[in-house]
Amino acid sequence: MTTPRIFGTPLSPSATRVMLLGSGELGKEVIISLQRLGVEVIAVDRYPNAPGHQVAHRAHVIDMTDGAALRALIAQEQPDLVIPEIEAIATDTLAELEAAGTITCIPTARATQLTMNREGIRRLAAEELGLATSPYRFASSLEELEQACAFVGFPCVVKPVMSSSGKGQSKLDSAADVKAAWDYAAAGGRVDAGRVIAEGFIDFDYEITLLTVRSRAADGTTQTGFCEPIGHKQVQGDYVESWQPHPMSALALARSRDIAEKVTSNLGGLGVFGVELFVKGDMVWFSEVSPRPHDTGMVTMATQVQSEFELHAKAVLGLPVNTALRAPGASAVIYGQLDAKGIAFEGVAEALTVPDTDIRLFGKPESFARRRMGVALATAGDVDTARERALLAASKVKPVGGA
Ligand SMILES: Nc1ncnc2c1ncn2[C@@H]1O[C@H](COP(=O)(O)OP(=O)(O)OP(=O)(O)O)[C@@H](O)[C@H]1O
Ligand SMILES: NCC(=O)N[C@@H]1O[C@H](COP(=O)([O-])[O-])[C@@H](O)[C@H]1O
Ligand SMILES: [Mg+2]
Repeated sequence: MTTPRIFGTPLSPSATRVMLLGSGELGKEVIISLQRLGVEVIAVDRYPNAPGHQVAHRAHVIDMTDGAALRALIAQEQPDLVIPEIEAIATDTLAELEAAGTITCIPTARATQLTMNREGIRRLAAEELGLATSPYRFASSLEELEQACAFVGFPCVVKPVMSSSGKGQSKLDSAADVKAAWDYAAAGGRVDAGRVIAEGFIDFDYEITLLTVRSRAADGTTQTGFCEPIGHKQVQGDYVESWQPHPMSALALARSRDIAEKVTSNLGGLGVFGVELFVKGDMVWFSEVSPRPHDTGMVTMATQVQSEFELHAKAVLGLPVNTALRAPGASAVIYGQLDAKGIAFEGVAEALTVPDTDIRLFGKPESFARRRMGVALATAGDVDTARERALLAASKVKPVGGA
């Protein structure tokens, strides 16, 4: 991998140019971190005025699943680095461009190919790396799904192979639920691949995201660093609260790090990975991994010396990173709660009267009832107090109709 010349001047021939593919709330923060290092940033998304578009040097709207459109835009902008921020991208095109030496893809084009599709990452983790996962089967028809669910047993979870943030995901208690799960998955995936995974339900004590950073060491080799574990609560497959650090037994933590090391070193490249794990006692199951900052990791904007976004920006540029915790803290999601464009928010001042809190409003141009529009952040001497503060602050922010 080539290291870009950094600390050039943006918008001049010396600039280091980085292209974000996906410019939602996570990309927006990565862009801000890159801007602070004098990087020229090109933000791309599927709709105009995405959060990251609003803070980048240039913004483009394309169908990122269209390989020809992606190829043309990369040829036009000639970025030093391409940073995929969402799953739904023409990753095969990224792989072709990377193989031809045209782009450096973060962390690697293969990592984005494998994680775009649950089948790729699940087969790698369970069948190649031998990691513990839930039992699983894939299905491409209702009949196959009936057989898959019977194999993994009930309760089970059905998800489109291409989806995120819980879209198209359902929990099934019996065979009577299979048809509804198949229909829901077809409607909810980001890309309707006509294929789903059925996973046996893991009755975990808690689940964590282990943010894992691959960065360049002083001697030029790649080193792996870990952030403190992030605990989180999910509703309908989407994160609503996260906190850091989540207490773990020494053995469960060691096993979690071992799994994260195995997965991320196989995927390779530089940058932050969000390794999702289920834990029961000292037993740890691998669930999935984001080859990029993770939504539950937004808590690190309050808790860490360097947020996951800053870590990603620094790591991909080949700079040293610091994964240290600053203070225990929590995050709580602010949903749109209504379907409307150009909404407004009341109660931000009241929210900020809660001690040691902060608010991020992402600036998404259109709200949906269950679209994540912002997040409340809090720190405290302990995680329980931080969770109370973040929830209280989030509850005070009220989306209202726009002007
Ligand atoms: N096999 C399972 N057993 C128990 N719970 C599960 C299982 N699979 C998923 N879940 C629950 O659903 C949540 C979302 O699942 P998953 O991470 O696979 O979906 P996702 O759409 O990729 O979400 P995101 O993109 O936000 O990570 C998990 O964090 C967990 O709480
Ligand atoms: N779990 C993945 C995740 O949180 N991704 C984040 O959500 C955005 C899409 O939001 P939208 O669906 O509201 O446009 C993505 O761009 C990314 O920032
Ligand atoms: Mg997940």
